[in-house]
Amino acid sequence: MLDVTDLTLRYGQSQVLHGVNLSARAGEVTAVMGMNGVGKTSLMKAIAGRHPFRSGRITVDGRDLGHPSAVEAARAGIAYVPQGREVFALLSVAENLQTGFACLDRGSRAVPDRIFDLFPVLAEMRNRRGGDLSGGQQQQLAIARALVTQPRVLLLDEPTEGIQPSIIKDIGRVISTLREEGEIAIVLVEQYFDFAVGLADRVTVLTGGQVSYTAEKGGIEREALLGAVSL
Ligand SMILES: Nc1ncnc2c1ncn2[C@@H]1O[C@H](COP(=O)(O)OP(=O)(O)OP(=O)(O)O)[C@@H](O)[C@H]1O
Repeated sequence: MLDVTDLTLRYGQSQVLHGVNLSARAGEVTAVMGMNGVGKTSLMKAIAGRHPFRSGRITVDGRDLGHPSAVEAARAGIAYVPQGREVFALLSVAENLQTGFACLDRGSRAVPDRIFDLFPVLAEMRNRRGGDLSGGQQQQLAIARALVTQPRVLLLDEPTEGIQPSIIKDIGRVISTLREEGEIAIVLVEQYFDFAVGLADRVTVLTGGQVSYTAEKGGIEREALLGAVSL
């Protein structure tokens, strides 16, 4: 599904990613872990067309995306739920969801009922302004908005950050449901260790902008992973 090969990225003279490889498969959760500032968000932004990368390759189902813009990445099936959520505070919940239509053909512009099955709270709050929602509700809205784009690949950047435990559980259930449905490849950037390990089928750890550890389900050793994530 998603394959990132030898990706490098710079901010001016400062190189932040040094030849990063990452693979994500449909029906699996790929966790990307590592300390603050190791380049996790930069990697997500590069994949989502939010920041240009210097060299490397991004493919979805074998198709090379080149250096995609955000719209091109979205049309290729990549949805990005950014750290901090970026919900439109003055738009209603329904309108926030409709912003996901931008990358869809006119005929497919609808919010599927399934979105409200996954996030019942959004049905109740459909007419409320995004800015009136709690942080956890905004996080659910941001994930729902990403799903409206009918993605093949869902990039979640620290979805538990600053969220209360009951909503973290809800978000975990939604990720599990999406995984079981088997259609979407989920990339989960996460510093909440137990949450990430509980969901992950594969783990990639970044240290200083390089992949320092990878493992797949069955081979994910908690102690080794804890050690890798702490570097
Ligand atoms: N727009 C930018 N301009 C310059 N440097 C940046 C920019 N964005 C991030 N950086 C730097 O790039 C490095 C990687 O940042 P990035 O946000 O990708 O890391 P991260 O692993 O996601 O960290 P965190 O967990 O804190 O979000 C950091 O040193 C950061 O200060």
